[in-house]
Amino acid sequence: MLNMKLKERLALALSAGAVLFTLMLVVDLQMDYGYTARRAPLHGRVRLGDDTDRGRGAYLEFRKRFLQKSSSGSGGNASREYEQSAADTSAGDHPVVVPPHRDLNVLRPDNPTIGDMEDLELSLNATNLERLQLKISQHELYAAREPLVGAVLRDLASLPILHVEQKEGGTQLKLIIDYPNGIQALFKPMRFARDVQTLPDHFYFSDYERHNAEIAAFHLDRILGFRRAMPVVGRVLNMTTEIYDVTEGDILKTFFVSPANNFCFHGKCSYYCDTGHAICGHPDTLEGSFAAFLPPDEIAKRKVWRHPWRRSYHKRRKAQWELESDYCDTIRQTPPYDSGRRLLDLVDMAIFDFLTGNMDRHHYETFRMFGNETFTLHLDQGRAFGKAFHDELSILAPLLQCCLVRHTTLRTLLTFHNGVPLSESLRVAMDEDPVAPILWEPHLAALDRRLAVVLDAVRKCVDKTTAAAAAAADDNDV
Ligand SMILES: Nc1ncnc2c1ncn2[C@@H]1O[C@H](COP(=O)(O)OP(=O)(O)OP(=O)(O)O)[C@@H](O)[C@H]1O
Ligand SMILES: [Mn+2]
Repeated sequence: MLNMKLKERLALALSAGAVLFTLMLVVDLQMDYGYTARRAPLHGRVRLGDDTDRGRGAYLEFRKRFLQKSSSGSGGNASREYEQSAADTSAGDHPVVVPPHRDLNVLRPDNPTIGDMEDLELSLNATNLERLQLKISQHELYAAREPLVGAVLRDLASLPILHVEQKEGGTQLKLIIDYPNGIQALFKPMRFARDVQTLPDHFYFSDYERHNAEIAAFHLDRILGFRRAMPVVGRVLNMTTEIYDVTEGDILKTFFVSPANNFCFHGKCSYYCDTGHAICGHPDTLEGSFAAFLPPDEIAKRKVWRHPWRRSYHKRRKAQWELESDYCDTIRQTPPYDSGRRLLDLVDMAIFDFLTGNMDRHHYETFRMFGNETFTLHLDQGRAFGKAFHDELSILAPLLQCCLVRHTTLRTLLTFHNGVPLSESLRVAMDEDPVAPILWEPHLAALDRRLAVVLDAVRKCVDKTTAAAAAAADDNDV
């Protein structure tokens, strides 16, 4: 009898503790909003549902926008099922905001580098890129104030280009650039001016890649504190001396002079490598992005993972996560998403991609040597920054369906929301790039708008769990 009472009391105390912790976070979120008095209140700007719906808004709005296109024709049943459970899905018994003491990215009992793991020593004349590669660690590509990042960017932007070849296997044209001493970069060419947006009838998988998206995404990843994207810099090339003269093979046969007297080439690949989609200089200068190469396979093999929230890449089909409302429950039970940092990393990636509008996240990669408890690389942002006036809420599906986010990520987002805006911070970060300005202004403005959407989604999730926990506590009291 006494035992039972003790147990009950303990359970009550525990659940009260959980409620208190969540409440503190809510207060945290709301206090932070309070600072933005000079701005419109958040739910005035971003409507994800009305105030009375106690947190189902994020799901409902998500569902509303998301299912718009599927309400007719195929998938009717699945949509209805999704709709039904979107309404009753509860955030479950896990915290929405994962505190630092439960976040393996923050705890980092150990953070060995590739150099440590492979017992590699640098030669005295090692390049900046080699140094940076060996310093890649289990939990990030580079440290917060790593001076080698700037050094590598300068190298890629200024060292002579010795050799160029087309990268095999990619869907769109990419060149591998060789500099002295084995330094390499992945080059994506400029095709359009900064203000040219994704063609309205193009899917995310048929969209052109944009070199400036790679540059902007690197800086954004860096200022958000993720540090999961390799350094990327812009540079203007002389197509004759820095491409044509230093390459060989089939690609040479694709060079020509256009009717406007510009020097052009198209290379060989499966998308847009033909005369009608050639890459042309002005008349023979060409701008592009140069991404620092990842360490070679011999040093650090990568594992390629299918992204659980991958899109269908078919013009009429939907992906599983678009049809199953409890999709996240399934993922939460599936290794490596059932423990550790991986699911939190995918939520970070979803936030990152939502901010840039990148819908093209079909796979992601990690370094094998670090096992599962390591960061996910942010590779390939070529299709980001395509639509400045459209916010693609479905990119946030991992956050919206799992109601989960790192406290550190949330704190960073709040800092931008309440302080120097993300657009301004990114503009300043990109100002030093040789081909600045990197982004068309409407894309920068979109970042601040989308940041508010992310915060509102988190707030809705927190509200919902708080309401659920309070209801549970009430039940216990009776
Ligand atoms: N900085 C880098 N250094 C070395 N390899 C890289 C780098 N960035 C990307 N890669 C490799 O090149 C591959 C192709 O890059 P990317 O995804 O940009 O091209 P893609 O043509 O869009 O390919 P896909 O069509 O498969 O998405 C990546 O999967 C990755 O393994
Ligand atoms: Mn790609």
